[in-house]
Amino acid sequence: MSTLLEINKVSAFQGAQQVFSNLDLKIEQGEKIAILGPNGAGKSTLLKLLNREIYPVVEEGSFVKINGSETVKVDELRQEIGFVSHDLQASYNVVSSALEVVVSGFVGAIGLLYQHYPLEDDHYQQAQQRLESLGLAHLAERKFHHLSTGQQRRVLLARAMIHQPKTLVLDEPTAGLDVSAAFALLDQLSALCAEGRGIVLCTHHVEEIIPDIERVILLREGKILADGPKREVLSEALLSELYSVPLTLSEHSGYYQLRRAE
Ligand SMILES: Nc1ncnc2c1ncn2[C@@H]1O[C@H](COP(=O)(O)OP(=O)(O)OP(=O)(O)O)[C@@H](O)[C@H]1O
Repeated sequence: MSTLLEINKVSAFQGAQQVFSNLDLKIEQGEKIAILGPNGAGKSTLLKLLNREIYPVVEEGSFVKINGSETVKVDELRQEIGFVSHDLQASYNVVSSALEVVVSGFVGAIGLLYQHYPLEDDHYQQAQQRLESLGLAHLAERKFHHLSTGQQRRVLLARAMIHQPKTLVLDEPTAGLDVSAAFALLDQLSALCAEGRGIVLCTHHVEEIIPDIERVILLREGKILADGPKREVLSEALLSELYSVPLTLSEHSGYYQLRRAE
């Protein structure tokens, strides 16, 4: 297995707030990982390091390597990783159709601007196919802005899949979705894992950890509290420590649930 992401001795800030100090993390290609942590733990910041929205502090021996390189080009990054996040969902304007949102994945942009034209005819066909493969063909001409949160999230999944990336990175994929929309999305993620794709799923809900996930990283206050096989890391003791509240953990058919301990 080759290495997808290597973070070495990294310090990183969001505004004036230092989120990471001396952080080390390695993710291999094809791994199926959940990064679990409470609000403010640094999950979104970690994803921003990965998609090059923010850069680490320049220090001796500190680096973020993607596919073994510190200078990966944005085009190559898109081939490797498909991103789905709230920020992306909130960034789309009122005029884009669902199909255009998916097509915009080809140019790695939020929307389609005049400088992106002419697009290849093939791009629209491929985008339509991506929507069809996720059961969303009927939404193609609808304005993205007029879709429900769950429909928007699935259209963004189609956008993330446009380059058939080896890894999908998702930030709280079921946030704001009703129970059936959440299950539908989680089933789709399972299907993508079954195709052999890697997944990095950032969340504060253990319920989002699909059975396909093999490794779990617990993140608290910018530090890794635990990192290892799912069955070892998802323990009541570690999760109670992570969330600073006594918790009871149960598992049913590979899905987990947390409750406050009596
Ligand atoms: N733009 C910003 N300016 C200043 N501080 C920020 C900014 N964005 C995030 N932070 C701070 O950085 C820390 C990590 O935030 P981050 O969003 O990465 O956490 P998170 O684990 O994704 O949280 P959540 O689960 O609530 O989304 C928090 O203390 C947060 O307040």
